[in-house]
Amino acid sequence: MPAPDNIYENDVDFTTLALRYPEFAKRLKPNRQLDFSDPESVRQLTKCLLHRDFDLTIDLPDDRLCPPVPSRFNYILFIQRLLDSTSPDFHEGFDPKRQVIGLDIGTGSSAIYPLLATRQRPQWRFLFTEIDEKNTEYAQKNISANKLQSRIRQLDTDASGEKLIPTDQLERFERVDILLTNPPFYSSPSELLGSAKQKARPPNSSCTGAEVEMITPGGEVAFVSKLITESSQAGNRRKIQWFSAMLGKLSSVGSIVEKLRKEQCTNCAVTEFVQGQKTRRWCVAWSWEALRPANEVARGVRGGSGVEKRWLPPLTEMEFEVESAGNEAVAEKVGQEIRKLEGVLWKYDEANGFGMLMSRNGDVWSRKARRRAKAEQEHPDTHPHAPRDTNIHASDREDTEMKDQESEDDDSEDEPEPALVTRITIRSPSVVGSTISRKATVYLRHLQGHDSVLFESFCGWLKRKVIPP
Ligand SMILES: C[S@@+](CC[C@H](N)C(=O)[O-])C[C@H]1O[C@@H](n2cnc3c(N)ncnc32)[C@H](O)[C@@H]1O
Repeated sequence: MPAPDNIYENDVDFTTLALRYPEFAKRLKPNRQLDFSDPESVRQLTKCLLHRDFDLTIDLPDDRLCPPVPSRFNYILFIQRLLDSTSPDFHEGFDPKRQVIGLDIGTGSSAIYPLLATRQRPQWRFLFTEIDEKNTEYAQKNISANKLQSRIRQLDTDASGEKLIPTDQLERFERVDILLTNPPFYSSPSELLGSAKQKARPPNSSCTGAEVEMITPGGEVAFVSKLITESSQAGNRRKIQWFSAMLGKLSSVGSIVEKLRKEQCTNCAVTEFVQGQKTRRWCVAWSWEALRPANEVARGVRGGSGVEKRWLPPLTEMEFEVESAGNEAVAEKVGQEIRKLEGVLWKYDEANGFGMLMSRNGDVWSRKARRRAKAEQEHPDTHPHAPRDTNIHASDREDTEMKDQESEDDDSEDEPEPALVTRITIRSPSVVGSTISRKATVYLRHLQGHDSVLFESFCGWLKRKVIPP
């Protein structure tokens, strides 16, 4: 049974945990609190939570990092939501049949990410790398102890740590859905010591960490920047749908998003993990592909998180209200306007109250685009780059085209991606108190497309058409 999402919303109740685990009870202070400066107490907490909440049994060495379970679980929940909202078949939400392969760079002695992820989702499998021998040995033992060897496998990696993604090793896998990593934070031993003095370090994570786990030249920003560069290389960008990295410092978020923008990455997600009063972590995910996550995933930060708005990716959901004479009437009006567009495919699913729109060539709705299309039709010789599909009328071809697109995507590398795929849902008027609003909501979800301005422009166009001035 997967653990519920909000399992660690409140602080862990040590008394309840102690009642079930005598070895943990022994570590509690008379005031029923835990001494986080004592490494064995922290290890017991991690082991007991993994056992109670995930049915996982692990062993941890004395001289390596001990992962705090709530923060690691937050990362797993984030990648679940990310993949659930960017499925190639546009299925939104958990699809129990979807097979996923994850790759954890630097799994640590616990192998906590592969263990949690595969425990939560029976169809998921994981690969991992690790350059520290002791961590590798423990990770293997922990995977076997939980009988997950058939679903979690180690990949050889560059022992010097120079190259992070084992591209050659991935050749035998058709596809990897998500890469994750919790990189070493610090750039030097003196930075590590300085952060301990300022108590910037979480109490239960660094006390037993070995140098290879805590320190990397240039710190986490250099590690993740290297990962971004490697991710952009042809073999990796086509193989791996999402790349992601957890960050320990707020200041790193801006540096990483800036690096992604410099590399012209158009699809990313920024989120924060909040645990209790003291601990905050951040995570940035990016994709070179065009399937876009839902708003709450792409922009998973709350007010006061410290992440500046300018680092957040563009909105992937928009909505507007319209005077309603019933959902069917609104859907009819939306469909009518869209069907006037040349080269746009539109399919409305009446039973579920939503439609799918696909524009292969991008903007065909603005005045400028219509003028251009007209000129191309009138003078085809002077417009050699006329879009291939401008003579397709959506209403004539809608059903077959949508299906063709899905099946061709699987086996044809040359098929150009549509510039925009949007789901449009008509939502019923809402009841506020004792009054029923007379307005329906037209909700648009940007599902696919590198260009967020195109999505915005389409939303604006549709709103103007559906609500005439
Ligand atoms: C901060 S620890 C995270 C461990 C574990 N994933 C967790 O979250 O608790 C970083 C891990 O990455 C490993 N590591 C460091 N550089 C690496 C590299 N270039 N390739 C693979 N693993 C690396 C370290 O040995 C360490 O286990």
